[in-house]
Amino acid sequence: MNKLPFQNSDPAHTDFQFLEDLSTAYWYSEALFAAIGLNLFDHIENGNDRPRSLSEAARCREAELTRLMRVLTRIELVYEFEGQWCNSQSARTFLLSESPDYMGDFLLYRQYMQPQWGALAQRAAREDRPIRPFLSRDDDYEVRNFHYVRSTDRLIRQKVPEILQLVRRESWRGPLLDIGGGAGTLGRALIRTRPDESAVLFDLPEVIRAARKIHPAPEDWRQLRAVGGDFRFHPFAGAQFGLIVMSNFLHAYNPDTARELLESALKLLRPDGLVLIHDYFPDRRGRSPHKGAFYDLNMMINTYDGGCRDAVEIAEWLGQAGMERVTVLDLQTDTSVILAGRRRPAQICETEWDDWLYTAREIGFSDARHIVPAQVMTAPWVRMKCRFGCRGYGKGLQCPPYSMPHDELRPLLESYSHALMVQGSPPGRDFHDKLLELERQAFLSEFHKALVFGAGPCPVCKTCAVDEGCKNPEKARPAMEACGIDVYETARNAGFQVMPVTERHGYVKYFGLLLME
Ligand SMILES: C[S@@+](CC[C@H](N)C(=O)[O-])C[C@H]1O[C@@H](n2cnc3c(N)ncnc32)[C@H](O)[C@@H]1O
Repeated sequence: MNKLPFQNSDPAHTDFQFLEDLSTAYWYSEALFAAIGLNLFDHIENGNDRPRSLSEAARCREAELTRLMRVLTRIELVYEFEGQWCNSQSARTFLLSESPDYMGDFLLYRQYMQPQWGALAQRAAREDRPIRPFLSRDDDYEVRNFHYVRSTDRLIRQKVPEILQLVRRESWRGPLLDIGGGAGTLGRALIRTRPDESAVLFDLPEVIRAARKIHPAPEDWRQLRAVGGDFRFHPFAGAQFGLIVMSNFLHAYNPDTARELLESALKLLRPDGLVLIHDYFPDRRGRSPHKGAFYDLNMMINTYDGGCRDAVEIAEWLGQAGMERVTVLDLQTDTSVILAGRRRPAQICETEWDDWLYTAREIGFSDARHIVPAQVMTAPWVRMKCRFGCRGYGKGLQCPPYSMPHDELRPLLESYSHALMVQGSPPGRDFHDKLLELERQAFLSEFHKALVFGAGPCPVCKTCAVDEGCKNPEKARPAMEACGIDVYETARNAGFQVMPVTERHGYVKYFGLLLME
């Protein structure tokens, strides 16, 4: 089983992400409780499986509900297929009120106990040690603001080394503008890599006051000038910057305002300048693949109308504003960085393989992994399972005995240096078409040797013209197993979870392989 992020404890942990994941573990419970409380699984099962009908049936606000549904999709309690949601196997078994194994009321009982958990510290403390909440709504705004700025600073400090690593490859010059820079830690770290350049830390006046308290040393402000104001209205009087940073800034706003703010920032960028956006993006699947969607809910709950945008959406805005080069990079923690400039890079970036994982997802595969052909396991017994056990044996030119045996496949595999293994689900023809699309995109991206292997008998023709020869060679592709690939072992090598399907309506996973060079 895949572990939830907060279960990844390891005594050798040296980064903070495990603790951050632990601290937000309650987000998971709350999303589950909300979904059960709103009877979403029942409504979906009853055919209210699109945003409009589900929100009507559950008497919810459509936009907000859709954001909750995105979280439920990410944690795989529901699936989305062509704009419709459907319940996962576990939701169907345990969360439908008519199911004999229904556990929703038990789970809501857990929710009922939750306030007592909130008082855990009081329970453990002696009476002479009253527990004051970390912050209370009665605290003065200045005090709350200080805590807010300090806490955002604690987090970004941990991320700065990795962000610096990513930006190291870029050739940028100052001056730098850190919009909504908080205590200035990211902007400060970046400008220190350019000792002769200067930076502006721009944030609300009260945040700048807090920043000065957090960083009282004059040395911390040597290259950094703090300017207090509201970015929506501040006149920058013709100033131009070589690097503009927006870290955890755009998510405080609704999409229209976020786009306007981004466009205003781009007007301050020199023609050769670079933009760095660091944020939680729901469509990214880095180390914490659920976090972007959850963080978006966090913004929905805790701000007026803020929300996290997908990285592809922001990349599109950047593209439309004339930024020709947009790169998205996932950090080792739960956020990602978008780097954008007006000029295309001279060479393909190192993250090319990551980009292919996202391309595979855009095509519609549920998951994808980059592997090397040595991880593809072949064995003579595989085709024997086709010979003894498959009704399709001998009925298709892409299947045994016509397909290539494993000892012919091996040298073919070795003539490639990379492969992408993709996971999808039935219907088989659909899966096959997606594989062909993946192969086509790889070919058009100058991987001229791109070749895919599918899952199960070739589905292109209803009946294969075994005696006459293939009628659709441009579309026909063999299955991995038909050529002697041990799909279970290879998928496990790639990091997928694979188990035999034991129930008639069990969730079926298909795997495909794209060889690339
Ligand atoms: C979540 S904090 C991020 C701080 C820092 N950039 C980081 O990544 O840790 C967002 C910051 O944006 C600032 N901010 C939001 N809207 C702003 C605006 N219109 N003008 C100036 N600052 C703004 C907030 O005051 C806050 O300090």
